[in-house]
Parts: sequence; structure tokens; C-alpha cells
Amino acid sequence: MSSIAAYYNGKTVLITGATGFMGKVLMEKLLRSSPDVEAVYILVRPKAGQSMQERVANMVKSKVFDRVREDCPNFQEKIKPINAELTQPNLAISAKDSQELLSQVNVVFHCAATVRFDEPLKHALLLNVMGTQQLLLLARQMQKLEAFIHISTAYANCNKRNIEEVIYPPPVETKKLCDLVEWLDESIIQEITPKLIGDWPNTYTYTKALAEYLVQQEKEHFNIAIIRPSIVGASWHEPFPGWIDNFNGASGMIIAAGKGILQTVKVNNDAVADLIPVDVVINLMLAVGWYTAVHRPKTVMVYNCTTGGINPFCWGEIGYHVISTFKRNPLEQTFRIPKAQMTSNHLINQYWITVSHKAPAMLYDFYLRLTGRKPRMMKIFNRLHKSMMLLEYFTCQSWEWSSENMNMLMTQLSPEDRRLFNFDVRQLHWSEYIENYCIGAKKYLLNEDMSGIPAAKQHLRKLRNIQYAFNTTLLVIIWRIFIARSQMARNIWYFVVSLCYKFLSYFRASSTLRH
Ligand SMILES: CCCCCCCC/C=C\CCCCCCCC(=O)SCCNC(=O)CCNC(=O)[C@H](O)C(C)(C)COP(=O)(O)OP(=O)(O)OC[C@H]1O[C@@H](n2cnc3c(N)ncnc32)[C@H](O)[C@@H]1OP(=O)(O)O
Ligand SMILES: NC(=O)C1=CN([C@@H]2O[C@H](COP(=O)(O)OP(=O)(O)OC[C@H]3O[C@@H](n4cnc5c(N)ncnc54)[C@H](OP(=O)(O)O)[C@@H]3O)[C@@H](O)[C@H]2O)C=CC1
Repeated sequence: MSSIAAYYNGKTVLITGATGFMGKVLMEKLLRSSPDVEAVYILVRPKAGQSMQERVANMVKSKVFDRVREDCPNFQEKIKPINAELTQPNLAISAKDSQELLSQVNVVFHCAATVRFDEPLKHALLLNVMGTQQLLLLARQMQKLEAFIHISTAYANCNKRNIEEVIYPPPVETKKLCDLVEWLDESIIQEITPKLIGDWPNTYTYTKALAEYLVQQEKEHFNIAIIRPSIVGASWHEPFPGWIDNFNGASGMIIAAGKGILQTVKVNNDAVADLIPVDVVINLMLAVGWYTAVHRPKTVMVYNCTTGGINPFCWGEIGYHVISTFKRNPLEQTFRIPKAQMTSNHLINQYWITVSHKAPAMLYDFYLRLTGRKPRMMKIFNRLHKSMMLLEYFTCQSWEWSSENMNMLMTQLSPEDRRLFNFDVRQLHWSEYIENYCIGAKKYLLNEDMSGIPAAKQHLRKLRNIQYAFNTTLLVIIWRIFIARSQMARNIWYFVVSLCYKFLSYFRASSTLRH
């Protein structure tokens, strides 16, 4: 019997961010591997006109729960949603719900965060830092708490090249910073944000670094562990190979490439692309929860959850496999044939942006206007360029993370646990993973059926013919203009044509002689 699965049976678990990408995969695996878990409390806020209950009812219908639904049809009875808003005092949890959590919860997984790179500093602080602080206050009063697992990011300390499994001192005193932004005007905060975040690339990584320090300070009160995943991608095996449900990390760019929209991207082809499958992160989280509760390490253990140091793969290789997969399994109604120029040279990238993005977008918008439709391509590309700008910090450089704690934990697991909660990325076969990632994005994110592939291939052939016809016409037009204007070009043209003619005559004559 698996020790990890057995540990969670009979336990009460609290998950924040359960409606998010990782939260859902965590809940699914927990409920499937430990069907006798006592209860899984999830903190959920009402959103987009939907009440908490409506959101949860819709969520449990999601395909991600298909496997657990098959194994335990009543799995949703274990899920106990609690109305909460992490940016509010006391997380806006009612006194009754709060009492229930304080008396029941054994393990906390804190996943909720804003992961947007362009989040205004005030909001990122409110959620990622002050929300975490509020949760820690709640956790302090939990009578049966055995482990508190905080999900950070491998990029929380991306201002360093070599990142150890330790908590680095924060750049500012968190309390002072929070007090400051509380009374400062929004526009002033916006203006001083670059100065405040210093050598962090965005408010997300900066606030995640501050949160780590806060979490560590609670070490006297309960058992804590921090997990730092790198760029979380589609799942490797569970619940299905290629499972993905949002456009974050590399997924949006991969889809944009598959749709033939993204034709050039600024990356260092030789830099390590530190992708990590979501199920690897989830397996590690459950193993860490067990280890922290059962073995009670004396210090706060930090687990860098990365692939680069163990089984490295570069952006150039990813680009190659993404394009080749989408050529074999095209997405529907692609804008152009998938192709990706990948360079870290700013000028070359700008050139390709003009030629391969802006020019086709303008032409297409012109065509839409002519046919009485609303132009939209330029808007899509402007959005894509904004995203590319925010992501390039991560694609043009490499980091080194030590992963001793992840390796140590692996040695602590029984063979059964190592199989059921596999986080050994040495076994990851990248080309196969990327292929499943792309196909998963097609199936689960874009809801495209695999039976539509012949039609999608037909569409690609049509695009290829349009491209050939367009290129030939363009070449002829340019050449005609050139010839009309320059005597020298005319002479060269006549010279080339007469040379071709002579060659043809020679071959025809020699073949006639041979017969
Ligand atoms: C040949 C190809 C090779 C591939 C090359 C790969 C390139 C590199 C890729 C990446 C590497 C770097 C990664 C580093 C990671 C660090 C790790 C972590 O620790 S944390 C997690 C990371 N967090 C994020 O990934 C948030 C990043 N995203 C954002 O901050 C925002 O999304 C932003 C600023 C980039 C764009 O914001 P907006 O406001 O323009 O757009 P919005 O709100 O995101 O999306 C609007 C709607 O469009 C959809 N959408 C987004 N992207 C789409 C797409 N590509 N295609 C179709 N729809 C898309 C969305 O689902 C959304 O839909 P609705 O309004 O909810 O219905
Ligand atoms: N995805 C990645 O590549 C990586 C993620 N991480 C970390 O993993 C964790 C989970 O990320 P991921 O699942 O991808 O993120 P998602 O954006 O998919 O999910 C975020 C979750 O946080 C919840 N949340 C956001 N704001 C609030 C709020 N004010 N009150 C209550 N809940 C809120 C969201 O709820 P709602 O549905 O209501 O919006 C959602 O459930 C984060 O801590 C992130 O920093 C680390 C490294 C990489």
C-alpha cells in the first residue's frame, strides 16, 4: 500500500486556488489516489456573475475529473467549498466556516495567486503577499494542522543565476511596503513600481519572493514546506497526457505558433526551457505534504521543482518539435502555415515581426475591410507582441536550480509511492511530451476534434498554394518595377535569359545526338 495515499485517507485538506490550473489537477489526484480522504475544503470566490456554488458545480463537470468520476462517482461529496476572497480581511470567510476550518484541517496547500506579469503592484501585493499572510494567521489557529505547503515559483529569485533551495532575504521589509501602497495613490504606485521591484522583471515574481519570506517566518508555529515549480506545462501522464486548461506559461505561445499567428519569437535557442509537467508538480506536492507531516523536518524545506539541471531541453528544440507536431496534426483554420523564426537578436526579431506579423496582418485586415467585415488581425498581433515582450526575459536566459531536496525525497519513497507519485523527470522523453502537449492543447484547450485533421491539412495545402501564388506575383511585380527603372537590371535579365536559352539548346542538341 502506498504510504502517501494512506496518509491522506481520513485527513482533511484545505486547498486555495482550487479552481485554477494546478488546483484542479491537485484535487483530482488527491481524490483519486486517496478516496477515503475525509474532506477537501476549497476556498472559492464568486466570479463573472457566478456564485461560488455555481462555479463549483460547473468545475466538477470538467473533463479533468473524468478519471476520478469513473473510479469514485460520488467524489464531489468530498469537496466542501468555502466562500472566500483572499484580498479581503480574514479572507472574507464567515465565522462559522472559519470555525469549521480551524477545528478540522490537517494539511493546507496554498496555490492561490495572481500569476499575471502585468498585475499592478498593489493588487499583486494584496493577493500574493497579504492574502498569504492572512492564510498563515488562520493556519496558526488550526488545531490539527500537520503541514502547510506553499506554492511559490522557481522564478521568485530570478534576479540570481544560481538558485539554491533556501529562502533569500527579501529586498524590502514587507510590512513597510504593504503599509506604503495602502495609502499611496494608484498612479504614484504605478510610477514607482520599476524602482520598487528593482531587478525583478515583474510584480508577480517580486511578490512571490516576498511571500516566501513571510511563510518562512511562521516556522515556529507549524510544519512548512515551499515548492518552487518552473514553467508549468501540460500533464505528462495524469489525468491524461497533454491535459491543459489555460494559456499561461508557454501554452499561449505554443498555440499561437500552431495557429500560424506567431511566426517569430525572441528566444535564445540554446537557453534551457525549464518546462515542468503539471502532474509532476502535483505528485511532488502530495509527497511533500506527506513528508512534512510525517517526518516533520526541523527547518522549512524548499523544493525547487525544475527539469533544467536533471533533464535539460532548449527553446530551439521545443520550437522544432512544436512546429513539426503542428504540421502533422494541424489546428483548425490556421492563419498561416506554422513556422517559427527563433532568435535572440533584437533587430532580426523586429525585422521578422514587420515581415511575418505586421505585413500579413495589415493585408488581411485590408481584405476584411474590402469584404465589409471588421478588421481584427492587427489587434490580435498587438496583444501577442505585448505578451512576447513580457515573456522574453524568461526565454532569453538560463538559470541553474539545485534540486537536492527533490532528489532526497525520491529516496524516501517506497517503490509503490515512486510509481504512484512519480516526479522523476529523468524519465521524461521530451519530443513525446511536446507532441502530447500540442495535441492536448488542440483537444482540451481549443476543443478541436482529432477527426478534423484531414480538413485542417487541406486548409494548410490551400494556404501553401496561396503563399506560392502570392510570392510569385510579388517577385514578378518587383522585378518588373526594377527592370523598368534600371538599364543594368535589364542587361542582367537579358543575359540570364540568353544563358538559360543556350543551356536548353545545348541539352536538346546533345540528347538528339545520343538517340
Ligand atoms: C514555436 C513556439 C515555441 C514556443 C515558444 C515559447 C515562448 C515562451 C513562453 C513562455 C515562457 C515564459 C514563462 C515564464 C513563466 C514563469 C513561471 C511562473 O512562475 S507563473 C505562471 C506564469 N504566468 C503566466 O504565464 C502569465 C503570463 N500572462 C500574463 O501575464 C498575461 O496573460 C499577459 C500580460 C501576457 C497578456 O494579458 P492580456 O490582457 O493581453 O490577455 P489575457 O487576459 O491573458 O487573455 C485574454 C483572453 O485571451 C485568451 N488567450 C490568451 N492567450 C491566448 C492565445 N494565445 N490564444 C487564444 N486565446 C488566448 C485568454 O484565455 C483570455 O480569455 P478570457 O478573457 O479569459 O475568456
Ligand atoms: N502556472 C505556472 O506556470 C506556475 C504556477 N506557479 C504557482 O502555482 C500556483 C497555481 O498556479 P496556477 O494554477 O497556474 O494559477 P491559476 O491562475 O490557474 O489559478 C490561480 C488560482 O488562484 C485563485 N485566486 C486568484 N485570486 C484570488 C482571490 N482574490 N481570492 C481567492 N482565490 C483567488 C484563482 O481563483 P479564480 O478561479 O476565482 O480566479 C485560481 O483558483 C500559483 O501560486 C503560482 O504562482 C508557479 C510556477 C509556475
